Amino acid sequence: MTLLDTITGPRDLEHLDEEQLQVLCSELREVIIETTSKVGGHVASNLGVVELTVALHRVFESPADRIIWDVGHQCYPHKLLTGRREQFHTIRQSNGLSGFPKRQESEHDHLDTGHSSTSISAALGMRAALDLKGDAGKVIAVIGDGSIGAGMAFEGLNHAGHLDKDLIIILNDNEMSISENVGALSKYFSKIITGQVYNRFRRDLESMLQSLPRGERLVRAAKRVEEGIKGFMTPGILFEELNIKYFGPVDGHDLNSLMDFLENIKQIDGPLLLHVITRKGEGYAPAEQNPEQFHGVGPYDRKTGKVTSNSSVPSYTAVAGRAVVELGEEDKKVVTITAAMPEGTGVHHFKHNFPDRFFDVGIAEQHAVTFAAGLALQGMHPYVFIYSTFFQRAYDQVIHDVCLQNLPVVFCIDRAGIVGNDGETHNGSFDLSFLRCIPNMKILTPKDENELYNMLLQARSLDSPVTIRYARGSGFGVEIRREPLDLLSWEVVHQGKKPVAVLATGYLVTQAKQLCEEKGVTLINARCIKPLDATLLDKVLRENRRIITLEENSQMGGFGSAVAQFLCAGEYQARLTSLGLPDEFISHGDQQTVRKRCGIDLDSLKLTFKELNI
Ligand SMILES: Cc1ncc(C[n+]2csc(CCOP(=O)(O)OP(=O)(O)O)c2C)c(N)n1
Ligand SMILES: CC(=O)[C@@H](O)[C@H](O)COP(=O)(O)O
Ligand SMILES: [Mg+2]
Repeated sequence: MTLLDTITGPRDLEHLDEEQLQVLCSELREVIIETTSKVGGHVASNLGVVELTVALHRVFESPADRIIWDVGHQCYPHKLLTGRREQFHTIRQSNGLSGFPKRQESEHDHLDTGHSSTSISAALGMRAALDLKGDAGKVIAVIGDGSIGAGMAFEGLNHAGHLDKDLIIILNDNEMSISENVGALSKYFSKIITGQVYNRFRRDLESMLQSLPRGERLVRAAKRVEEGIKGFMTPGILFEELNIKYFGPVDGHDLNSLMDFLENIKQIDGPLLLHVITRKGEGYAPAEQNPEQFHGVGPYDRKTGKVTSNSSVPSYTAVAGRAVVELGEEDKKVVTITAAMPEGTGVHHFKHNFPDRFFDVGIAEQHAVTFAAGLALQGMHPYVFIYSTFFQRAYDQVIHDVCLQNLPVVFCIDRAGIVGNDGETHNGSFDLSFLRCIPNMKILTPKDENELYNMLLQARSLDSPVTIRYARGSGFGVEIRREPLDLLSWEVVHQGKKPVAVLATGYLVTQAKQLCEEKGVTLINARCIKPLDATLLDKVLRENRRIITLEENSQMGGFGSAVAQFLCAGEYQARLTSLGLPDEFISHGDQQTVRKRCGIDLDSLKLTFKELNI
């Protein structure tokens, strides 16, 4: 039995001496590596916060003190120390632990997260509520150097400085987002980290000033010198000026220093920020050497660090990345934008080929969209590469800054539909619903990777805002070749003999093909969700008694809703069955299992046919 096995909750840490705490850190790393090598997960960030998590749980009293993990992808050591050691092997799998903090899972999880930069606002809200209730518990937001650069984090800092309430912000600075961190703020942090010499100089100067005789003029003069030097050299002056006391930087792998710092800042009133320097992947060489790959990774061989399950079929992401590089070669006005996801969206290839026309704006989806609007207004052809779930952040910008002005911005929406193991915070369940209602927006859903490739190449020709949405993972292995595509019309994939038609969207078209052929059912590739192909839809509704719509989007307001609206507005006899995602937040598991659970896999379609006697 290991020491970690004996930890039933954070209070058990109180009895451990320094040496035992160090052993505990090693054991935490061992369990994280052993488990994630089998089931995958967020490795590098978790290994980086082992000491920080132990120190926080040793010094503070969770759950009375609330620790809020920003994004939450670094919560594995926290889970292991808060009574979830036994279930840890189930992490991110169906019916298992979530990979993110979940209030339903534990009293030590105070905020469900997954999207970045929410911790300061939520923590400040909790602080305000606790003060109103007379609860003296501490509130601690732990936020990374990538996440603190987002607009929302700045809004939280701005308000925290104004409210002047007791709030502890731990800045976990590993000098990385998923990829290399970008932005002026991250450069500022680097200056602080490398500015230790200046800090010593400042300390020396301060003690010298204090030791001078205390004549009034001299004190005033000394104060002026001190202020001047402070503005120039005090690390964290940015935060200080916002009325947030700055402490650090401190080595986040030096457990004793960390605990000392935390003990001290615990006593201090008002909003404060402790700058902790950590290293992604600490303690596991492959993750230290390749933190980007080990940010989020599938199962891997723990000896070599090699990922074990690499599909040979290209992913939609890879095909989209290839297409936009070809576009970039052909048209110098093509520019690409990503909000901190260059690798995840495949647009990093464009970055390498055309660095001047590539923009990683950091975790700033709202800015990304309005920035694209600005580029379009000056005649560029912007392609915004973004995950469906993070696109949600930029809704007003899509409406107000792009669609209202009918700007030709192409949104390449990756991870649309079920993403699998990340679960409810990351599924792209809603984009069809929230985009359909925006005037001027056109929405395309490719049936396979070749259609995606051609849609991406041709989307510019629509000269309006266009969204192309595609799924996470591999395509079907079809040949990629250029072909003309009528983007706004649907395709009859199979003409059946029965008076039944399946109107399918995205990869579900290709998935349903063989079954529809076997059943003698008509299959339509509804490749354009907005506008609907009214001519073909009208014909299909007249010719068939039963229509089945298929989509990997919420049934609420998605493609099925669009067809239902059309059906009700006309004189049709056809009956409609809509298969799509249920009206709930869909929890984690591997993609196929989750799709089955949601009733949108092939077996679910077979079952629907059976129930309808088809
Ligand atoms: C709104 C939003 N955009 C993008 C992401 C994807 N994402 C997850 S973690 C991460 C990097 C965060 O960097 P940092 O806060 O420094 O944490 P680290 O991974 O370095 O521990 C990004 C971009 C997200 N979770 N939420
Ligand atoms: C925590 C987070 O938001 C990302 O790390 C996300 O988990 C990446 O997902 P993919 O693995 O689909 O790129
Ligand atoms: Mg970071």
